[in-house]
Amino acid sequence: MIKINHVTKKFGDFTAVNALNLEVTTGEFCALLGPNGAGKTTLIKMLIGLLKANEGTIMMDHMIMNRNNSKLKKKIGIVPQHTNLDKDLTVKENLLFSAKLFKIPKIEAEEKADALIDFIDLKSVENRTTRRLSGGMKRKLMIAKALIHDPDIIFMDEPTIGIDLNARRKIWDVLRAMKKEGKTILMTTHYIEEAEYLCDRAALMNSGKVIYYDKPENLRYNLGKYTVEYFNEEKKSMYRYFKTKEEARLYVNSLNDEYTLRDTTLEDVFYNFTNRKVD
Ligand SMILES: Nc1ncnc2c1ncn2[C@@H]1O[C@H](COP(=O)(O)OP(=O)(O)OP(=O)(O)O)[C@@H](O)[C@H]1O
Repeated sequence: MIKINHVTKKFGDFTAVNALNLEVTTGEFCALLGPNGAGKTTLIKMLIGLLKANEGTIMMDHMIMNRNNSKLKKKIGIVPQHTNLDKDLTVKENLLFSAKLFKIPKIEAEEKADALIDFIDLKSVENRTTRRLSGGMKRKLMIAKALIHDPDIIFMDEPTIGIDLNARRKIWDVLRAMKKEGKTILMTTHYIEEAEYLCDRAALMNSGKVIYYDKPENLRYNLGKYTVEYFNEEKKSMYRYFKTKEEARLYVNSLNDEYTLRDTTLEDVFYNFTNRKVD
């Protein structure tokens, strides 16, 4: 269980995270969605004990997270936004090196590294140096690295950023398998479809606050299951949301211009509440 209570982080006069509350229950997969600068990375940095909050508390498994709580830090795994791999080490050596940092005995470390290499499907390149891996393979290895000490809670900051859709889908398989194993996961992402596909709940974040937190389907249904997209007289895109297709059809019959009638997406929800796109 992760319990974030009234957490604020200021950089000088600027408030990056503003009295934020959020709870992630044990075994839940939560996505943190928001545009650039919303405060997602700052929040993650506080959650992993890298930054100190100005106000509020962060609890995990009934312990308070702070920079010195090494017991709690052993229970969490971290996939940072930027690569944390040693380019000159092979896939397996990277994992063994991480195991050493967690003081995992040699034989156990070998077994864990082998099991994780199978899990992320990198057996064929286990002896390849990391600099020669594709972007998707590197991301998978970063996930495996976060799992080496078998943490209960995983924080991931944009784990699929900058890789193609095919590679991203392979990572989704790994993330779903992690969820099946009962891990509690909090992930930031810009990719709405990723949140829809993977997570139990999505927290929509804007200007340092969580503005909505619910199951993706509830977020969509509360706004209206169907969206009519059309242009107004100034040729500006307009959106109307409807609970039923019948209501939406009635509405489009009254329009003179071109329109699209489609299912509402999480992107619509986000845009509706913030007037901003996630990207
Ligand atoms: N060390 C810092 N000093 C000053 N301002 C900072 C610092 N770190 C972050 N900020 C500011 O805090 C705000 C939130 O940044 P943060 O990186 O948390 O956003 P984000 O939601 O993760 O954005 P992105 O999606 O671009 O990664 C931004 O306006 C950023 O410029």
